[in-house]
Amino acid sequence: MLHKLNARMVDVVDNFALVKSQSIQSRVVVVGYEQCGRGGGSEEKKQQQNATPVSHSDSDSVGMGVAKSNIGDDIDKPSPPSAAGGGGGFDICLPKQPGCVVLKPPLLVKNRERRLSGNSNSNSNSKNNSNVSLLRPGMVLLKGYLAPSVQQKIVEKCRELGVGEGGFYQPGYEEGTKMRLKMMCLGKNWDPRTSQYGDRRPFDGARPPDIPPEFHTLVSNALRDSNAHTPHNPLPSISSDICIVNFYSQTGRLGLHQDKDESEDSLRRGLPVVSFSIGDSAHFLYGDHRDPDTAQKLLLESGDVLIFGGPARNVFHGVTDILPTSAPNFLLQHTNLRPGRLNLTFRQY
Ligand SMILES: O=C(O)CCC(=O)C(=O)O
Ligand SMILES: [Fe+2]
Repeated sequence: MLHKLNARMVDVVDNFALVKSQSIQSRVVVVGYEQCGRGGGSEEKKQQQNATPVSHSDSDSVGMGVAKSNIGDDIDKPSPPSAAGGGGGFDICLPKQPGCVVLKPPLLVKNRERRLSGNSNSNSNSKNNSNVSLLRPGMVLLKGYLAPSVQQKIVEKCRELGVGEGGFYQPGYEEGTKMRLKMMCLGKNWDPRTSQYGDRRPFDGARPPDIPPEFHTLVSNALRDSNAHTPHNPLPSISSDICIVNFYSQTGRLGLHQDKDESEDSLRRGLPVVSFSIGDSAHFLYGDHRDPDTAQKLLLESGDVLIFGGPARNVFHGVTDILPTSAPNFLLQHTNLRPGRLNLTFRQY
């Protein structure tokens, strides 16, 4: 599988200066034929449990358990269940080839990347307000908010955590269907089989890694900048204690669901979910019902931050498809991120 550029060509140059910044929840899903999700104890989950599991294509049908690192381009191949606790995980980046040619991107290319990523030379998370859209009350899109250097650091940190204890694995539901993504929980574990949060993963006993402190800063800055755009209806700030990290291969998806496994208090107060998108772009659906036909569609690109809280906290949402080879070159060059999309959702239990 090839990236837009040869991702193995590493470049040593340059810091793309810049902006930085930074979002979570639970689910239950249906996009088209697929039924699965994150968020349960709910009516939707009950419906889901009663549903006949849908069989996926070979590449999407995966065993529960911890995948091994570097298992190849088809990340959705079955992987054996892991032994309790130790290591395993899944490497979201491809191995760099020793001795490969190091390319310095021409200035024109670098400038184009900067423009496309909405980069500036500021160290603030905030960007100008023209990149902020209120999609509906309580739902805000910060377009191109995460600076390239910040995206790079997030990938590197998720990669490091993802191959260790509590790292990426292929989750599945109680009734046997598998989620079409790799998942890693930070802070608390979300268990797709029970739709509950806990301190350890039931299947291998691993404790989720802590949320890195720099991620907390990104989340608060994103909420601050979002609220600056809607001063009359600010969303409450969160002290996130859960981050669900998803890695979608190019065939990944996530059905329509609500994030509703957080505490009653968190949901009642409309504490926002803050979501970071990195890597390949995705089509994202959102709406008032678990119905893809009436949902609205949004393109989420690398660096975008989506926030939904307050009156939008219970919005149904999901990912229909990943757009192949749409990740920005700078990211591939600097991180060797596999083809696919990384998404982090921050929430407060
Ligand atoms: O990947 C996304 O954009 C959404 C992820 C999501 O909804 C979830 O993790 O609950
Ligand atoms: Fe969600």
